[in-house]
Amino acid sequence: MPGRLGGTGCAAVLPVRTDRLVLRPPTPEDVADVVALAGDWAVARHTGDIPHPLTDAPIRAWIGTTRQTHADGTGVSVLITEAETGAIAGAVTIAWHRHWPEAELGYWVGRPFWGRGYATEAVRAITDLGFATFDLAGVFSSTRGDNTASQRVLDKVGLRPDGGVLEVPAPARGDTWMQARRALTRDDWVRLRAARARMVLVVAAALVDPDGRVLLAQRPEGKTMAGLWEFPGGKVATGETPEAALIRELREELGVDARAACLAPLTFASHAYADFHLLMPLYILRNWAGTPTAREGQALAWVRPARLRDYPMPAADRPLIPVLQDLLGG
Ligand SMILES: Nc1nc2c([nH]c(=O)n2[C@H]2C[C@H](O)[C@@H](COP(=O)(O)OP(=O)(O)OP(=O)(O)O)O2)c(=O)[nH]1
Repeated sequence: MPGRLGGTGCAAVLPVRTDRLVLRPPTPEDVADVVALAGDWAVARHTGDIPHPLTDAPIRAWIGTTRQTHADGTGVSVLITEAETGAIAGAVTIAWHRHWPEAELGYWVGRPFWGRGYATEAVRAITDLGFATFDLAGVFSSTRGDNTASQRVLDKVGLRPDGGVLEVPAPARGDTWMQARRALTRDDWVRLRAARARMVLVVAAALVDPDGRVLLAQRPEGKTMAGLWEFPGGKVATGETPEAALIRELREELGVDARAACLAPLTFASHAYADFHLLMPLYILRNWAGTPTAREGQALAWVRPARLRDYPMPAADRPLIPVLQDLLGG
């Protein structure tokens, strides 16, 4: 019988915290915010159970059901909120039946929060919770054929079409939808989790100019994390020391020559990405030969420490910012 945490139900595991999100149970105070987001037809049209137009009553009812589900230990149904602002961005649900070995996932994200990867972050966390904490044999979900953004979320979390077709009741539309089923088995989840634990060693430098500004480089199109601003550097090759790798990368990427003696270790990033664990020492470099020039199509920016947060960075880099600000001041 999946889903039982002793006699405590599911409330004991909440809230769930991720890099950028807090997944927490909804409360009656959330009704207006949820109605504003889920009442948007662009959101509701992809779901079979959000009525449109949306009023407070169904959301109040959902909050009540959620309490019961958590008390029964038959699922987790939570709001996706931003850790930094507390703003509600959407909702994610994982539900199982006492006698089913698999659980069903559902989620929506409000329009102002699209394009930030919140759905993937939330669905992955809830999937991990399902497998790690509850005795699930698998999770499954389905999305409408025209909802490609949602299909990408399931792809990233590892749910693949398994040939099944689900007859999905859509009570709010007075209809039933036939949708392709995507699923992830426990064995595949264990394999994915192992891949995520693979350690990748990357080395990077904060080049600091005489004005105390830091050089950031924008990852070009075609690379992973394209568009995000990072510290110049790259992967350490087999047999290379971090310092040799950094000197090589700075020459290749920026055309500057640095000496190992000028590389001062500052701090490091240790971050769990979806498919690897990044370990990245960060060095400070104040002296080099040559003028940094974009050699690989990347944009470059000299940024005052106080403005570093204005530049969207890979998740791993965010904890590095206060360390640089402490060292360099505003
Ligand atoms: N250089 C650098 N890489 C970073 C930073 N933060 C961060 O998460 N990374 C990640 C992005 C990449 O996954 C990896 C660096 O890989 P890379 O730059 O040598 O090689 P790449 O773009 O070809 O890597 P990839 O797209 O194939 O993953 O480390 C950072 O501040 N600087």
